[in-house]
Amino acid sequence: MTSGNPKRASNTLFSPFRFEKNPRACRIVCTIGPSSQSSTILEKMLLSGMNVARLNFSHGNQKSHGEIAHEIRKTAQRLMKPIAILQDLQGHKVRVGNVQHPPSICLNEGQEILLGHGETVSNKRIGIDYQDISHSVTPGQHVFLDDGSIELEVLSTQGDDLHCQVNLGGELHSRKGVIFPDSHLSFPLLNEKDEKDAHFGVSLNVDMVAMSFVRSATEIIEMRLRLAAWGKKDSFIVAKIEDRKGIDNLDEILHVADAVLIARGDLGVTLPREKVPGIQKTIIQKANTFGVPVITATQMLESMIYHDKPTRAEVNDVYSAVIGGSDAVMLSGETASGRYPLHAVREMDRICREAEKELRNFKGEIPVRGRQDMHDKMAASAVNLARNTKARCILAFSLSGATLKALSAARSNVPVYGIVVEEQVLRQLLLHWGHSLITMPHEEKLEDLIGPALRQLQEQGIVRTNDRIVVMASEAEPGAKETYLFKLYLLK
Ligand SMILES: Nc1ncnc2c1ncn2[C@@H]1O[C@H](COP(=O)(O)OP(=O)(O)O)[C@@H](O)[C@H]1O
Ligand SMILES: C=C(OP(=O)(O)O)C(=O)O
Repeated sequence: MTSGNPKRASNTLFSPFRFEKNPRACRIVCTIGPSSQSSTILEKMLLSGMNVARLNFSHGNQKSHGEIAHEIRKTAQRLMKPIAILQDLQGHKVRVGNVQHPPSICLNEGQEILLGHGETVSNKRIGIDYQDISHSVTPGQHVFLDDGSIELEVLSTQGDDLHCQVNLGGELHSRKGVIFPDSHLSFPLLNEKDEKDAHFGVSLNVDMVAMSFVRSATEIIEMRLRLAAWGKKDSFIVAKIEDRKGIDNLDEILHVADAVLIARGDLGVTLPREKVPGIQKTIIQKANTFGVPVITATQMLESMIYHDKPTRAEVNDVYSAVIGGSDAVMLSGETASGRYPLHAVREMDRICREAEKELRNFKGEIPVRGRQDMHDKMAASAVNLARNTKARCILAFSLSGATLKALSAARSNVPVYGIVVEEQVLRQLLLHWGHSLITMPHEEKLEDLIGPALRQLQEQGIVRTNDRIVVMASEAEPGAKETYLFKLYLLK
């Protein structure tokens, strides 16, 4: 998306974007796949509230993802709506190959089958993308396929293959995940597929990269270095927390990641399912404390893969995830391969908005959150000032995005309208709770931007005569390392 070199007319704001009149604070991430990759559906999903499009590189190939990314950018540009592209790398996750006769094979309870390195899945042998599996797994151990919906038991090893029996049957589709909960598999720091895909992602100029099964901060640092070497200096890395190692090292991961994703699908297989809600709560609380955006993911509206309405339990799950502190909620199969991708986005949007009403009722003082640095202190003060003066909204200017990130961590319950210069900065804020964002060209003096921004808020009917507005920014002033600025406007 580009601003198309807009002409500057006096008193007008030259931005390719418009503020949202009734912005939703919680972000919606949608996985794009066969059900949603056409420009018609993408357009409707964007208009229905999708903020981030997730391309899962465990499926499809570089060519197909490149085409989808292009279609997303084209659609966003046509609609003048910002959208971020999140590239999800396969990471340290074993996957089955492609089903020989699509769409799936049926595995029946009691059936015996071989499992070993290979690219094809048939009724006799399941190929997986891990070599030497027979050295890591012993008879009696279990194998879970497709987030645990299918369970195998290892009977013996046969050469390099495992001879298994199906304990829990089901339909197995191409590229589904494989978990060996009792075994220690070895993986390099970054695998070859991830490196190739991430390099390709740089050429697509994706906005964010998600790393699967993150175990340590080192992996993230290493990936950031590679991305920088390939030309992506301002990378945004999402750490997917999927197993015990990710949970144990959460603090160090939160120090270096730009966001975390609670991968409940794999968490519920690598650990007992009943522990997932408690783990979700802990990850959200920690991420909120660090001021790092957190995405709650997987099976949120799962039944909508086949139905046009969710179950009451699913509605409750999304609502609770928002109330609990998620910055974003994610749709997976619902939008990638389900029958009702649009219904799912609209449903998600409605539930988030309803939950936010409850959050807006919070009457207490907003505490300083996040890393508690100067930006966080100023953000909490701005929200409290806006609350105490009954301001209609906060208008925040940010070059690097830091002011807006802090306002997001503060969980402002006064609407925040944000102005940044770079579109990339804007798109990378689309996983952060809470703002409606537009870009404006850089001006030497902030004063030159405030007037047009206020006018746009007025023209769009977001603010009216006699409304109070808190303006917030940080700037460099002569003689001061950093100056933080608050202004309270009473509109004429
Ligand atoms: N690019 C794609 N091409 C084909 N199918 C896809 C694609 N992306 C996602 N899907 C389908 O949507 C399902 C749900 O998406 P996701 O949660 O990302 O995958 P998974 O559960 O396999 O990790 C996938 O299992 C797959 O069947
Ligand atoms: C989001 C998840 O990861 P993926 O879709 O890559 O398997 C998950 O396991 O919940």
